[in-house]
Amino acid sequence: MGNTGSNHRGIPQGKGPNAVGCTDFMMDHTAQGSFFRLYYPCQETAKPDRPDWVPCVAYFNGLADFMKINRSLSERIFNYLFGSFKIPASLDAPFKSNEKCPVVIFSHGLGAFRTLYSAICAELASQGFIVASVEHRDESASATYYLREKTESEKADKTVSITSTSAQDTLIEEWMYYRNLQHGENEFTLRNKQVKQRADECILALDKLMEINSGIPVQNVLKSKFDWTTLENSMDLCRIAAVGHSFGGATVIEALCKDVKFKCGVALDAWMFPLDDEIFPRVKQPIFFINSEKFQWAGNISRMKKLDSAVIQRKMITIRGTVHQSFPDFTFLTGNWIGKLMKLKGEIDSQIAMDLCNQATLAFLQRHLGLHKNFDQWDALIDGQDPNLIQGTNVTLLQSAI
Ligand SMILES: CCN(CC)CCN(C[C@]12C[C@](c3ccc(C(F)(F)F)cc3)(C1)C2)C(=O)Cn1c(SCc2ccc(F)cc2)nc(=O)c2c1C=CC2
Repeated sequence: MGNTGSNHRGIPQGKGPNAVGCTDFMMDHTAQGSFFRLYYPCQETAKPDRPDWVPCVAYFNGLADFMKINRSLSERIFNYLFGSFKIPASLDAPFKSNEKCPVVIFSHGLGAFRTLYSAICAELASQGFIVASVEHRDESASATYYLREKTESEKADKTVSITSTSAQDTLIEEWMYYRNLQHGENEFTLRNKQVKQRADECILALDKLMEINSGIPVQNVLKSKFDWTTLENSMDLCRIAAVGHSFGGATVIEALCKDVKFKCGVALDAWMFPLDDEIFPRVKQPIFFINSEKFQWAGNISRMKKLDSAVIQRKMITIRGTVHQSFPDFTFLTGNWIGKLMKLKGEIDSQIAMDLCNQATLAFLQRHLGLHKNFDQWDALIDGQDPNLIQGTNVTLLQSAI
């Protein structure tokens, strides 16, 4: 039965053996600092405190700008449609794992932000991964913010809207919204600059996790009850992967090229446009392309094929009946007919598509991170061996594009 009602049951729980916790981390008071949502295996809690899926209304405003629809109208629609959804994770729950956890850095798509892929991130955490879902400050997110210290004049001026909690009354939320292409601006120049910044932000998030893992005391300017010292020695730093959707898929490839600490990458419906051709021969790690049936086109697929290699494992599958939005959480949050109308759902059941995506991803990560779990039970999916999968692509490649 599709999720017709607006209920917290919308986004599916992880299917793995671990309960899932989540907490937010913001490194400092600048737009250059790392900002991510962490999903991790946690202690079972009787009454989990589920955080809101969209943390505050400013994100809905950003989404409206991104989709070029009126803010006040959309604020009511989004709040009505999505306002009550909860994330399938327990906010700030105590970390618990009886073995070192492999690490995934997740990169969101154009116009998205860090909370919108919780079905994927919570599944990975339930299977024993520590996942940092980065919020990019390259102006590709619908909205993001950083907390900056008030200037002397702002301190003096009592009327400036201060953040709610008194503890932060010297701080101001500085919001950054999606940057539209300016008239006459070259799109490749913008997107190539952004994908490089996005890769650096993934690498910075990984560096912060490594500091936290080593026990170095790390500042989190977001006050929460989560005790970051419990993550000391929790991570298996030989087992690190990058995963991303669309623009985030291009970010995965750029990050693998820049930092060999990423042992492999999974690109979900990657948008290859922002990438320089010259980086393709420089990427040495295995890459798994998991594509939707409707989003891809010959030019985009032919750029993925430039990464084909006889010596490095590069795999591609396509999930039948899926659309671009089959990967973010929206695919679970409306009834069938609204979902199909808004292209948030494809023909295939959203849960079946998400299970195939997650299982294929887990099998690929086990193979290339050398995990000792049972994810190899899904190895056949990596080669598209399933009625709902196509090996490679459904897109017919133009002779010239091959
Ligand atoms: C407006 C015209 N134009 C903007 C440049 C295209 C807008 N667009 C199609 C959209 C996103 C859409 C969307 C969202 C959310 C609802 C909602 F109603 F559910 F909220 C509905 C409808 C509107 C489907 C895309 O950009 C597709 N896309 C995406 S969508 C990532 C995303 C964004 C917001 C989310 F909430 C969830 C996921 N990530 C990429 O990296 C790339 C592309 C294209 C190339 C690279």
